[in-house]
Amino acid sequence: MPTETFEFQVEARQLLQMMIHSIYSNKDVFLRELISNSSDALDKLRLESLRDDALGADTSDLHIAVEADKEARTLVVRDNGIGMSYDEVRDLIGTIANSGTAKFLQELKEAKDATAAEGLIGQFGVGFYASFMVADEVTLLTRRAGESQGTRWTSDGAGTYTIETVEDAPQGTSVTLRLKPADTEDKLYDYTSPWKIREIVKRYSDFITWPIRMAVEAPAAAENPAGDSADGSADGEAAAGEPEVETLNSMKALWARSRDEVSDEEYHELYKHISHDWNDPLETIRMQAEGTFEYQALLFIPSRAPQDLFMRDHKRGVQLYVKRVFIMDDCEALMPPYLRFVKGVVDAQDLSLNVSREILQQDRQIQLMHRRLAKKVLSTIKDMMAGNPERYATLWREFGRVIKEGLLSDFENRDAILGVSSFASTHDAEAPTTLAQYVERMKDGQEHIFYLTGESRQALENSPHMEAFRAKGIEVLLLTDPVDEVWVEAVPEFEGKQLQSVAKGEVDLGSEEEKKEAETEREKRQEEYGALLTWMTERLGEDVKEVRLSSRLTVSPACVVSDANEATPALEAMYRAMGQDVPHAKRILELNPTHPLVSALNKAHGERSGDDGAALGETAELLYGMALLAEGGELSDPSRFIKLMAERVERSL
Ligand SMILES: Nc1ncnc2c1ncn2[C@@H]1O[C@H](COP(=O)(O)OP(=O)(O)OP(=O)(O)O)[C@@H](O)[C@H]1O
Repeated sequence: MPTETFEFQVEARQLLQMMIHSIYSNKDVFLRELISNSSDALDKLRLESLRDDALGADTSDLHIAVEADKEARTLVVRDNGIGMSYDEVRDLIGTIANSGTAKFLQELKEAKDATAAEGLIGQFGVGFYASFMVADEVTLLTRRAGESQGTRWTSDGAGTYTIETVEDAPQGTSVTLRLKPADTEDKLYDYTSPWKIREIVKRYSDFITWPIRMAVEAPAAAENPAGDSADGSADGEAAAGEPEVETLNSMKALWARSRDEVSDEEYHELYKHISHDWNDPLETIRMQAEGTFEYQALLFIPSRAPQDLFMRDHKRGVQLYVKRVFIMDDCEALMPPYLRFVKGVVDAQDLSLNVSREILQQDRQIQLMHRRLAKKVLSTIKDMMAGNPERYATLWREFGRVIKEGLLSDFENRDAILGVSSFASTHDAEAPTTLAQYVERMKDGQEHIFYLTGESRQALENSPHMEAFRAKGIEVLLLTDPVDEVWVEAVPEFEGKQLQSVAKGEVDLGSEEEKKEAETEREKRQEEYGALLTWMTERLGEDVKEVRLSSRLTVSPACVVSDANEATPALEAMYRAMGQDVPHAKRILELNPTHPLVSALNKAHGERSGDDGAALGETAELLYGMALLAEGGELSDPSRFIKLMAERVERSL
């Protein structure tokens, strides 16, 4: 096949331009990214050859080699891992499959300063492209295990890249960087220097489970005054000036080492390798289980939610190892879906290396481990809440929406999840509240935890349902995440206090005495308004099941409420969007008898004669339409509503 030239996908080109123009100041990380990719490729080869005898790949000396040439100013990172086929090179390198790329690039453009831009690019991770921070030409030569032909990919990162097939490529992948001239002021170091390479590998890739080797001249006294070989171990004896192969990383599994042997930085680098995130994690969680089923876990909570957290194909981030050997990525059997943002490593001692996903799902020990990991993550969040409220606030902002899904799926941990949840509330315009704090502030005689669900804080605050609560100074939780519509239906109470929507059922607020007074008042009004209510119930019968007087309105003329045990329109819409056929529940129209519009309507109804019924009926319709709009709802026939409204306005001019 001849050499083919391709253009970078638009997003890839934009991203490359940003890399080339140095928006990320720490350029050293390019090597971490290449080593990370090589390490993954070695993991894949080892697994594939275990499963497929016919693969015929040599797995006797799997390793990564770093080769620097000072004169030619090149740096090569080579692995004898799985390699890539021609199609894989075409699809994976030169295009960006990440679904959030366009949004990410937009945010990046809008980033106010360099630190904000770094935070963003760090969260996204750019993998292989990071090479263009330090190189003006990158060549990737690769051959997939089991295939005879190799593929060469070359680009200067400007706009195009070339791909060609190669007859005699070794199995695995090598990436050759033609390095830009060093410019220490711009943090672009001399990446052909063995010292720099050792330092970077030590800092970012020490835990990589495959040997990372470098051939160097045997240390001469002048070049290495300390007389040692950095932290690397020399694999061969050589006289000064002779090449010597050095292993740069210790390969120690961090999760198997005791806490005081490992620095926070080392944990963070492992996190970055696993997650492809360039930022530090928010929290590191260590777990060791001894006894019949022995395992170690090192879990991380990221500091930002990834773009695809709510996409169907989002991968969970916990890797499974068996006795230090990588077995699989995103092992869903280890972490419940509502903790899918947790990244990390679980190393189990007593599993077979051949274990499959299906077996894991059914394994009793794995189920036990799953439960313990979930409990540990929740207890860590609880501790964070008490010990580091700021960090907890970040966690909740980023992942609260996902964690709340657990209220629906993890019955066993429901109380623990409620305990670590917080919600926007009318108590404070900024800071969210926990349920425990809400209960502490409850007024004398208040029996319920009140909430309202909807699209936005502003819409909820302006909803007519809130009026009596605002007037009486009763706190209401303002729930605006889609998942809130669902979990409030499933969670009956917190600490013996029932959750109650302010848009559902009847409300009776205040002390016993106030309630009695309100009841007497209502009975009186009921007599006064009885005929209107009966007539309106019949007139609007297609839309509502009842028209009644309200005790929750103080300002608005009317509002629509749902029966206590019926789904809200938003929940109905959600079920329908999921393809479930739910019957439409008619709601209740409540009127505010103290509002002039309502009292005038009552009067007109009392005095009506002959044909007046038609005009009154339209007024009733308008009132119902207004009540729907006031809660942010949708009219079933907006054009009719507008026509009626226009006629009324016209008449009043
Ligand atoms: N050394 C390698 N051996 C085999 N495949 C590789 C190698 N390097 C990269 N790849 C393939 O190319 C893909 C793209 O790599 P790249 O580094 O751009 O992104 P990534 O590692 O998948 O993710 P991220 O962009 O989040 O770092 C990898 O997922 C992998 O399939």
